[in-house]
Amino acid sequence: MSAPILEIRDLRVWFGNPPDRVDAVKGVDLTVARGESFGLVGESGSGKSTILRALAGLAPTWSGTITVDGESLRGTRRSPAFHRRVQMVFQDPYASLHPRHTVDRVLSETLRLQGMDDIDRRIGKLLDDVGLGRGFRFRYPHQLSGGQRQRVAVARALAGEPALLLLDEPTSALDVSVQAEILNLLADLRVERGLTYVMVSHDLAVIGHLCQRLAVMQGGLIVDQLTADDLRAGRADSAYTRELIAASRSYAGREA
Ligand SMILES: Nc1ncnc2c1ncn2[C@@H]1O[C@H](COP(=O)(O)OP(=O)(O)OP(=O)(O)O)[C@@H](O)[C@H]1O
Repeated sequence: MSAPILEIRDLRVWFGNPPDRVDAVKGVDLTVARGESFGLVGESGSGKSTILRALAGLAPTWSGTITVDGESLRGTRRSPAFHRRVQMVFQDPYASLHPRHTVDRVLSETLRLQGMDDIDRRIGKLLDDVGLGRGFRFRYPHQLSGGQRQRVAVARALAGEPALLLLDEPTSALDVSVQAEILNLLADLRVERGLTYVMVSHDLAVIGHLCQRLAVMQGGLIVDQLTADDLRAGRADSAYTRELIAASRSYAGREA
């Protein structure tokens, strides 16, 4: 494995105070190599999105260490450099774009915030890179399809030239055919831009499509780590992972 870009040690995330405290992540260790695409799967409520939010500096209370590119995240404060290096793409492109902001405004404001110059040229390039083209530049979100909105959300995440993209169920709000388009776009962008991904999905097929390695979560803990080859072959240490794989295959069988 090449040098790690992300190292997580004994991450614990909780919400609220006793007696109502919820321990969402209960001691997670994870290492992701530069350029790798890493997936987090597991049952609903197992802590997947909470890990992503902690990595993005959005978890209110946590302990342990999170290091990206050698820089340690402290509390919920992110340095401007950390902010540029780590960007997030959310599940729902309908909710994550302001209804009264054009694509141009979304991208130009983000580029300025990230301290970029040459805004015009960069907007055109970002729109080309995400397969939208420049004709979409002055459209509002309601003038875009779900897949096109998610492409804008990806362009916004790429604006500051991050090293690490956090993808929280980036295709689950989309039709199946559009899901595949966005997954292929993400796969191409990773190679072209040398990006690293950490992606959360409840769908093993989606993870298998995009990720080289994955961790399986249950009850706030990682219970298994495997490669995409292991996943395809159905090789897993934990019985829970084998159950997930079997369930995903029987579902795929019903879909076919
Ligand atoms: N803001 C919050 N306040 C209190 N509890 C929360 C909060 N956010 C998440 N939780 C709890 O933390 C646990 C983990 O939630 P999380 O969203 O990380 O799960 P998940 O694995 O991503 O689930 P899903 O696949 O359903 O999105 C759950 O029990 C959830 O109810």
